[in-house]
Amino acid sequence: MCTAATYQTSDFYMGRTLDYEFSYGDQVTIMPRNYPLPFRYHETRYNHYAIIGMAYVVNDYPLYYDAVNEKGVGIAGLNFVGNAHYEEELSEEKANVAQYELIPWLLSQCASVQEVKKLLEQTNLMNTSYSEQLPCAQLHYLIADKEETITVEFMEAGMKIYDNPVGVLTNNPPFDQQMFLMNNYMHLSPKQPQNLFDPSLPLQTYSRGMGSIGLPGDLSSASRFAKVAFTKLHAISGDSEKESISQFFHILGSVDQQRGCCEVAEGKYEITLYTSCWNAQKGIYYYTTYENHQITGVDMYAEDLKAERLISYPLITGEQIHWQNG
Ligand SMILES: C[C@H](CCC(=O)NCCS(=O)(=O)O)[C@H]1CC[C@H]2[C@@H]3[C@H](O)C[C@@H]4C[C@H](O)CC[C@]4(C)[C@H]3C[C@H](O)[C@]12C
Repeated sequence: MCTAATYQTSDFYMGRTLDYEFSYGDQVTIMPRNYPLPFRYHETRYNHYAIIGMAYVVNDYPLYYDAVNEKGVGIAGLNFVGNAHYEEELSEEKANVAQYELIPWLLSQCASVQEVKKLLEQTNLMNTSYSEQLPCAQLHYLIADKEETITVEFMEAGMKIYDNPVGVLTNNPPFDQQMFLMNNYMHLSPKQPQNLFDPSLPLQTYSRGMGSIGLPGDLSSASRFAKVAFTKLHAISGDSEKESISQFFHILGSVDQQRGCCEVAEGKYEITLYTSCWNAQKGIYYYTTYENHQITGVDMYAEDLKAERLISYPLITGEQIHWQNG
């Protein structure tokens, strides 16, 4: 399972948890503006927006899971198994794009979500895998800039672009159903409840936090959607960079997956491999990993963005313990 979210303070932030049972070898990867970006059905693009995100790099090509460009447009791809559908036939009217190219296709040339929406209408997403060993991932997407957030789903019935007023996404079911299920939680509140049950009964608020009784805490995708939506929509923090990212990691921490709680095969468990948070305006990508709770940051602007080669940072794993004595 995975969860993605947006967060606004004085800057705009976005990020995700990547929950899975194994890692492909994730690296924070910067694609500078002059990296020759190849496309399966188009000419290589030699000049484009710079991008930073998490990727599996194969043959010097970044297979991005989530990323943000220098214009502040961010995308996170999340599993959408059984519902994602990509085209088998090449289109003559639209631009054909291989499924694994979608993130670089959009982020290399769109300066806003408005532009993403226009380009998507002209895009035919092909069921073309990177290689035989790496079949197409079945994904849906949270796409956002500081102005707006959308969910994009490629389904058998066609491409769906939804305005996403909550700014969160998990996995199945499709986004419209996730939003419908939110109706079940409209009574929840960070405030203590009133006794609407029956005023003649001596009901008491015997604990703090009783306004959110009924908020699910299990690891299913629909439950994580409600949990993270409640947490995000009520989250309050200061505006500074440190307060903002600290709060963002707390928001996604509400749906963290601990090893042992979600068995996907005999003896195999899904865990939160990494949690990311990017400052969309400043081009900084922060992350923690399952075994490294210290926040690590990679600043796109600390690199030569006119370069022609990818710049990749393998994740720092293993707890970084700051000893206070001894
Ligand atoms: C497994 C990841 C999604 C995690 C997730 O949503 N888990 C939820 C599980 S469940 O639904 O609840 O069962 C996805 C997100 C991005 C994916 C990767 C990216 O799409 C980039 C390439 C694309 C290639 O086609 C396949 C390898 C790959 C490197 C993908 C591997 C894998 O499918 C990733 C890493």
